[in-house]
Amino acid sequence: MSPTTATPTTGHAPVRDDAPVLRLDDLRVARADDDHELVHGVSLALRPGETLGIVGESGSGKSLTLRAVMDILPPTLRATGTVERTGRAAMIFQEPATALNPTMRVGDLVAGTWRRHHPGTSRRDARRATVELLDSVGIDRAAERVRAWPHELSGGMRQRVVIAAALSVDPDVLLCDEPTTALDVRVQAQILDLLRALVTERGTAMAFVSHDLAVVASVCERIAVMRLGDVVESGTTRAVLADPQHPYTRELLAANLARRLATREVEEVSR
Ligand SMILES: Nc1ncnc2c1ncn2[C@@H]1O[C@H](COP(=O)(O)OP(=O)(O)OP(=O)(O)O)[C@@H](O)[C@H]1O
Repeated sequence: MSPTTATPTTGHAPVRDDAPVLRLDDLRVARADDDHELVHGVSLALRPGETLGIVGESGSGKSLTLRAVMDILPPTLRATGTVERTGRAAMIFQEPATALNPTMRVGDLVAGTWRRHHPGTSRRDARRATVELLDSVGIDRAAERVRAWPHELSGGMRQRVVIAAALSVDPDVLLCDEPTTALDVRVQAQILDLLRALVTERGTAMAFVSHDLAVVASVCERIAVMRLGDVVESGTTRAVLADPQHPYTRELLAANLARRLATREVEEVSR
């Protein structure tokens, strides 16, 4: 796309049941100063309730793609192409410790987000909604925990709070950027279970970014493989895993298998 193309058109198309809640058409991200392109024309569509995993090694352009969708690219970068969203989007980042304001009690944080998206409601309504949201993401004793500070919670609990804050906007599409990478394997599995349950129960669409093919495959029905700013392969998770077409996808699969085998060996040795 030529550098003169306008900024992405973020439109609100009429909502149809099967219409995509998110559609990217030839999305490109480039450095503003020298037009060096980092994402080279991503096109994809996400319908209500669909889950799409975007997988690729570090630097392949996954985060920039999600940031362009949310319109939160750094000012030194600019996006061109089409980003069309028909509903609300919320994003969950990798590191729950930095996503939460350390000077705010977790309940105030979730309540603040909820009230911004439910204007004209009372503090009492916000408090009630906050307890329900914290409860729905598996935080027990939610009515007490609203008064906790982020540092008083474990990494997994903090990520649950971040997810509750994201859900407070009642999103049609949830954008997850390596949401479990900072967590240990056991907690990672719990958060993946939670995300799976939430998208199933709420019918929320989800784009889930990870460098880990196995993680993406465990939550998403479709996969797009990114490499050096390009989507090199996409399809149903089953098809991509069973019959990868691109050499890079095969490399990712092999690396994943090797890592899993190595981990199992380590686990077996330590038993
Ligand atoms: N603010 C920026 N200015 C210039 N280049 C950037 C900027 N942010 C990211 N990049 C570059 O853009 C490319 C894609 O980055 P991106 O963060 O999207 O990768 P990623 O696939 O999400 O990997 P990671 O998981 O490591 O973030 C990388 O080469 C990165 O160095």
